[in-house]
Amino acid sequence: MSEHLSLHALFGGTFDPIHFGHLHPVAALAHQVGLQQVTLLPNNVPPHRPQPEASAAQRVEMVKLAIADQPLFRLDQRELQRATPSWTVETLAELRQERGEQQPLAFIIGQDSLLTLHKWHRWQDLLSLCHLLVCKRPGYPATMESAELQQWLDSHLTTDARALHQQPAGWIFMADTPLVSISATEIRQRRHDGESCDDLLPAAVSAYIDREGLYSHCQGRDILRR
Ligand SMILES: Nc1ncnc2c1ncn2[C@@H]1O[C@H](COP(=O)(O)OP(=O)(O)OP(=O)(O)O)[C@@H](O)[C@H]1O
Ligand SMILES: O=C(O)c1ccc[n+]([C@@H]2O[C@H](COP(=O)([O-])O)[C@@H](O)[C@H]2O)c1
Repeated sequence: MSEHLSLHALFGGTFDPIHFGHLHPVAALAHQVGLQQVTLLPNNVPPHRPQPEASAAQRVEMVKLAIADQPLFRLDQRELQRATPSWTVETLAELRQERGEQQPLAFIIGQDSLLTLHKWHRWQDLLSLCHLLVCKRPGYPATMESAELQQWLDSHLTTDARALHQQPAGWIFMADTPLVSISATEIRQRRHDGESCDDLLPAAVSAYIDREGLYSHCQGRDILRR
């Protein structure tokens, strides 16, 4: 297969902040699937959730610090250049346009995102644009919430990683990734409670959070009062 057609995988997130629950499972997935590179795609206006506490610039800075010494990862800031909600389907359509019909594209999500995928904007178009690579996440059911959604999932599953490289889109691959029990919510909460979370994210990100006074004790009290 020619170089420009190697599988291009994107990992979208709010990254408020980025943590080991993002980095470790995705690194394991990359090894399993044979990805040379994973593109991190921070969103600007995240759909379907409260808005982030850190600014977009701060979230990007944290991603940059987290991946500075990790050649597997690169950063794509395209969603930050749009003021509108960061609909994944639109980002993927743009990438498909740029890269052509034959380029294998994949979007990486955690198990929790898979369970709510049917609430995403034009979710049924996603598989015509990309494959979905799913990382395990502790605390979330392994099955979809309805028989209809489970049938949809089953009909797109593959256990053959080669299919992801050979076809441009259309498969769902459930990766055998380590269970990492970390969430950004827990990190923000711990910081608001004045607790350390140094074991949950890269040291450079931790130091940045301290320097910027992000998710601080006082800020937490202000948020609770709102
Ligand atoms: N611990 C984890 N294990 C596997 N996947 C994860 C984990 N944490 C996040 N993800 C996945 O990473 C993507 C981006 O997640 P996000 O930036 O919202 O992090 P989060 O920890 O879920 O944040 P929050 O707690 O603020 O909702 C999502 O697809 C999510 O499923
Ligand atoms: O397009 C959508 O409707 C949509 C709905 C929810 C989440 N997403 C994307 O999925 C990725 C993970 O989302 P989140 O909220 O878990 O950080 C991130 O890239 C979001 O922009 C996309």
